[in-house]
Amino acid sequence: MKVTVVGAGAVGASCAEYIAMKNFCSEVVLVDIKEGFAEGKAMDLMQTASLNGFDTKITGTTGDYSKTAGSHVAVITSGIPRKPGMTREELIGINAGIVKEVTENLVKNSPNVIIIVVSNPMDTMAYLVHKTSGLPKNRIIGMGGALDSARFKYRLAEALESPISDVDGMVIAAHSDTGMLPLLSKATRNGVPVTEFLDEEQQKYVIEETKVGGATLTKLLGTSAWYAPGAAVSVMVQAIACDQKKMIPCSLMLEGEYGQNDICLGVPAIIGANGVEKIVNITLTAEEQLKFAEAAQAVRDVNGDLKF
Ligand SMILES: NC(=O)c1ccc[n+]([C@@H]2O[C@H](COP(=O)([O-])OP(=O)(O)OC[C@H]3O[C@@H](n4cnc5c(N)ncnc54)[C@H](O)[C@@H]3O)[C@@H](O)[C@H]2O)c1
Ligand SMILES: O=C(O)C[C@H](O)C(=O)O
Repeated sequence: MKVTVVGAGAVGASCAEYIAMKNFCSEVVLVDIKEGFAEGKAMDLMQTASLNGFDTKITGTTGDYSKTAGSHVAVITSGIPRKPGMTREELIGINAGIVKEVTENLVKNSPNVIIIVVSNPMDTMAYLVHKTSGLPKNRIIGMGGALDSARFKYRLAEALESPISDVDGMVIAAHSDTGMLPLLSKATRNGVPVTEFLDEEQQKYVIEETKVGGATLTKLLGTSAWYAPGAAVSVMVQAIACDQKKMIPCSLMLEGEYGQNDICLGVPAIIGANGVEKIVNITLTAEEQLKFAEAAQAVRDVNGDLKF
């Protein structure tokens, strides 16, 4: 299994590191436009191989896409991250051009690739990849829900004063500060609904802190997060590489599912060797349905700023 990661910055390098450390891929190719940067990150990571016990070969290239030929999976992390006080949506002006160009180069060299889109605003960038790549829809997957769900579980465990392994939960809809939909109604501690343990104030705290999870970290770090994003991508790549058929919330092109059309939005899906094996339809409460529709409208408005 050959995986390309475009963008060797904070998130790209973290993706490569987690993928390599889990030891399920033969090769990871890092690509960046900054001269020597991807090569340097690849060399540094390879020098952890004997220490961390992995055999994955990591190489780097400054924009030579011939080195990415025959990739099974490609992860797009190239583009600028937000600074404190910014929204993800403000990145569209710079990142749309980068994502479009990178997609063209990837598909030219790996026509059967499965693309995982990370660059922000992610739901709109995933939509852009659908509109410009010519790839079938099962081979374009936006990463947001896997990360947001991990942050949801972190906040649930904090409020429950429980180990994280006790809790389960999922976040769907948009990967944005206002459009995220943490499904509190379905979250559990060892199979028991968390609503049995948390009062209304605690429930509100968990939901609000989950939604602004990325903004909170951006304020603390001065740039956006990378460890959990890299780990979330590695879980998705492993689900594809090992045909795990895991249910992961991902930003996918909807054609009628959840009452939406011609939009990429976070929904639960089975992820396996073919990329998206199936979108899973779950029952939402009336309030959740309304919030999902509102998130869709906001993403649709941002998509309207794209020029193909
Ligand atoms: N979807 C998510 O959950 C999620 C999570 C974290 C970050 N992000 C997004 O991921 C992106 C990257 O974040 P980061 O912290 O790694 O930023 P970063 O600045 O550390 O790295 C980005 C890298 O992209 C490279 N790059 C720019 N244009 C390129 C091109 N045309 N070809 C190849 N490489 C190019 C840059 O040289 C840089 O090294 C941002 O848009 C950020 O908002 C998304
Ligand atoms: O918050 C950001 O801008 C980066 C990313 O989308 C995240 O959620 O960490």
